[in-house]
Amino acid sequence: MSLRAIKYENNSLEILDQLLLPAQSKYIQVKGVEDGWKVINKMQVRGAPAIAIVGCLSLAVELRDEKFDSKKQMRQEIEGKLNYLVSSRPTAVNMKIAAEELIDLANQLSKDEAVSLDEMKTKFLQTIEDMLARDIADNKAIGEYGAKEILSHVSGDSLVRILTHCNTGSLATANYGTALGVIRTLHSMKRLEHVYCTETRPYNQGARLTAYELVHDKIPATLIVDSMVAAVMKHRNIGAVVVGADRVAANGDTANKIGTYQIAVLAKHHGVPFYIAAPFTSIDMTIPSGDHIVIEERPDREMTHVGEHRIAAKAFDVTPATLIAGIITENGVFRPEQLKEQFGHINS
Ligand SMILES: CSC[C@@H](O)[C@@H](O)C(=O)COP(=O)(O)O
Repeated sequence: MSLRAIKYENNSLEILDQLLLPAQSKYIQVKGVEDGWKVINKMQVRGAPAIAIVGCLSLAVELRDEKFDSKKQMRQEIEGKLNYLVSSRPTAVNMKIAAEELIDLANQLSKDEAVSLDEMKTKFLQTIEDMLARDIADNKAIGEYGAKEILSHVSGDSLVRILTHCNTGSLATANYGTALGVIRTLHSMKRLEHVYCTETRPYNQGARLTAYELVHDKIPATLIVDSMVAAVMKHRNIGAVVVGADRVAANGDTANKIGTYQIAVLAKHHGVPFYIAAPFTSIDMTIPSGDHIVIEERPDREMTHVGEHRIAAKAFDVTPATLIAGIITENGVFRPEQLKEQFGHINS
């Protein structure tokens, strides 16, 4: 089983279909922006940094073979396609910030008379390709800072227990992870005692992805149902909660997977420090607070089904008349067969 969410080699982009994990490890080819938009929107690739990287790489794949008449035309195409990619999922800000940076770059390159059309394309594609390496380096730095911060509250050489939510690991990023990167660093320092990861309904990113990554990397961990968090905090001496972010507002309000807020409330109640681990590409300084974050609403099928299996009742069903003793109305109580007898003339 592979833990590489994104494969980009020889201008070919493939993503690991995360809806199928952990049962199946299947890569899907992303041939351009249209495919990129779809795999992000369907959550075959997910996690704020991975969304931005796949979105931008899908543009790179499409641009490479495209012919442009002028730098202006290339700039216009880039802008339109990036804005389209931003609309694939609204809450995570990384794709939006990446799009803004790339549109700025395209503007600069198109205005620079010393840069030819071919050079503009090469420089633009190189900037996108650099995102993969930059994300891994950022995650390693987040891991170092996070581990140091958490250990500064731990006495002596004691080990620490961490609780996390959703998936913030290799599968949500170029590799290593943000909150899971902090956990990996603590583990490599031999200061991690145990991880508790929540299942993370509705899509079970904790059960399907985080637990899978932790088992893969032999990090001691227990998967818990979302409703166990309070009990675990009361009885398991959790040292810190570390989660990721889809968007951090200028005042620090943070949007993350549904359920994060209630974990923060429980952490406060139990005196457990609660940390967000996120790269600067998740911080949106243009909005003053979380009230300005658009919260994505997903289809209800994600709650009523696990994979292809329905686990919730259908909204309506039909009770056969043979089971009904009477239909109670404002005009009296009728046995089912009386409806036709007495009201058959209506609408017939
Ligand atoms: C490093 S991933 C950060 C966040 O994107 C992560 O915590 C999260 O909530 C992911 O949600 P998802 O809906 O699976 O994309």
